Amino acid sequence: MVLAGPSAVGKSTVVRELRRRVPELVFSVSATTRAPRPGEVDGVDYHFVGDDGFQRMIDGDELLEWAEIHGGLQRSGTPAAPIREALADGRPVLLEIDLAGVRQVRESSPDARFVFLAPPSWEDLVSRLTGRGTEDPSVVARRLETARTELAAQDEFDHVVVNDSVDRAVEELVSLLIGPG
Ligand SMILES: Nc1ncnc2c1ncn2[C@@H]1O[C@H](COP(=O)(O)OP(=O)(O)OP(=O)(O)O)[C@@H](O)[C@H]1O
Ligand SMILES: Nc1nc2c(ncn2[C@@H]2O[C@H](COP(=O)(O)O)[C@@H](O)[C@H]2O)c(=O)[nH]1
Repeated sequence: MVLAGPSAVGKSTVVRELRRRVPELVFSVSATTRAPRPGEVDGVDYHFVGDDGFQRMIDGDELLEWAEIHGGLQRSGTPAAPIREALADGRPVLLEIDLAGVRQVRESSPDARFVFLAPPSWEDLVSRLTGRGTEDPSVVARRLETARTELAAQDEFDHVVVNDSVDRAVEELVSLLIGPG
């Protein structure tokens, strides 16, 4: 399953809960050029590989997909090998990626299912992003610009899940992943 949605809608929050609820789930750890936020751990939240490391992964054809995020603020991509291994073992796999990545995976993996995590309202999204306090105002503005494009692309997805409450959204995602309990 592929999960996408605008910055600060709560993707990482619901994914953390999903991983707790579905222990067999293989969550793809992306590679990124951006620096870790406080509390983020290398190899857990991301592989923080820097520009050179990321370029080596592209050159080595190691990524299933990758994209320039938020108008080139950073590059992030999905290492292909762990995904292929998990699918070969028949385990459920979750990617959390941006819209450009979604479009690439749709081409390469037509069987994948795509879920858009939506905010209850634009105002909620802005207050989650500013309330998180991890980006300076210019980066907040870039992320909100991307968010408008992403929100306009919801129709491209198989399912839209509104993150009004983490528990309720996770419940819906679990049922999409493994069926109703
Ligand atoms: N249902 C919810 N209700 C209220 N606040 C929420 C909810 N879900 C997440 N949040 C809060 O919103 C903020 C953004 O969440 P999170 O970092 O998980 O978003 P994200 O989609 O992963 O963002 P990004 O794409 O920028 O990494 C956090 O402060 C989180 O605690
Ligand atoms: N195409 C990809 N997009 C990715 C990947 N990993 C994360 N992302 C997306 O980046 C933005 C910003 O994330 P942040 O952690 O800097 O806030 C968000 O939309 C993610 O979904 C990836 O491997 N490929």
